[in-house]
Amino acid sequence: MANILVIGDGAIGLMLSHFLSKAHNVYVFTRKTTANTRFYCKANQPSQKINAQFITLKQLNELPAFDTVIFAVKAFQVIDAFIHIKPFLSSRCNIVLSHNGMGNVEQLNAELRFEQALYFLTTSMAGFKSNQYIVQHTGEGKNIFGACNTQAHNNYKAMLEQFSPLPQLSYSKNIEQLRFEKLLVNIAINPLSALHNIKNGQLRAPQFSSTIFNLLTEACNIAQALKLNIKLADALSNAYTIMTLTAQNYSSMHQDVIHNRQTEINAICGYISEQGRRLNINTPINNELLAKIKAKKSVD
Ligand SMILES: NC(=O)C1=CN([C@@H]2O[C@H](COP(=O)(O)OP(=O)(O)OC[C@H]3O[C@@H](n4cnc5c(N)ncnc54)[C@H](OP(=O)(O)O)[C@@H]3O)[C@@H](O)[C@H]2O)C=CC1
Ligand SMILES: CC(C)(CO)C(=O)C(=O)O
Repeated sequence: MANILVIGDGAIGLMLSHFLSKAHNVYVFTRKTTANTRFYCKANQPSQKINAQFITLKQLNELPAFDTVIFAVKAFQVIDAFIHIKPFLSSRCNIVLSHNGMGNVEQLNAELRFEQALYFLTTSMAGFKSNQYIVQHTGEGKNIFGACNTQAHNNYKAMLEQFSPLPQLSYSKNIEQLRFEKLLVNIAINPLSALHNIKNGQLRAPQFSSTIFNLLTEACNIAQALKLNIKLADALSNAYTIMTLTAQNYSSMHQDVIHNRQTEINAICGYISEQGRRLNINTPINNELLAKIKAKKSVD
């Protein structure tokens, strides 16, 4: 039984806590003033109390050393959250990131001690919080994790065992490739659904096809320069499949824009723009959507 700390009591943090607490001691770090019990709800089944302890900064010092710390926050929240938690990490602690978009891995690796393993967990489980205390698990999905440093490569079997309560769990030897494939889906769906105020399925209309084609062509040019094995035809087919599977959903960026929250655009189209500048590859359509989404909210 491991001691696991989950940072963030959002939809993903609560779903991961629900499953992991079936086999481990799970603590969930919240920055809210109350640390009340939270609940997990799926379809028409009765809601279940999440068997984890909800803690605030004051309590971090009083707890036993954590074997694993999972950052279940948005891409732009990772570094700030890590800075707060770093003093409480033991020298052999496993660090796990789980978010949409790219970035953070290099920056975090530079901050870690030699024996601290860094992993990335991509999840296609879907959920949302119907209020501050309840997560609704709305979509089944895979949980795939991979190693982001040598220490993690060496210890992944132990992590596979530790994460075994997660649904549809597997380990990938090439997590960067998987992250990029997920990035391509988010590039095709998130900004356009937010700008046009539409559900994911409506993006299949012919009026969006040339923009989606151009967005993914630019992103695939970057993938090729990064020596990833990604084909444009696969990227397009995958994006349209996800649009169909999630046809009735509003993307996370749509919801962020509607609620006037900071979006993850910097980690999505922003990542392509940044790599384009660095690699001298033109990315005009990603640049344009980056600017348009940023213009929706000045603090991004
Ligand atoms: N929801 C989904 O279905 C899916 C989400 N994802 C991705 O997973 C990531 C997390 O998503 P989701 O759970 O929906 O996001 P949420 O915004 O619901 O959750 C993030 C949580 O992290 C908390 N948080 C942020 N910074 C800190 C900090 N420094 N210390 C403590 N808590 C902190 C926030 O707290 P506060 O409320 O106080 O701001 C919030 O509760 C995103 O990158 C998302 O794109 C991926 C697949 C599916
Ligand atoms: C897969 C997709 C597009 C589902 O809405 C998503 O990851 C998101 O909304 O961020």
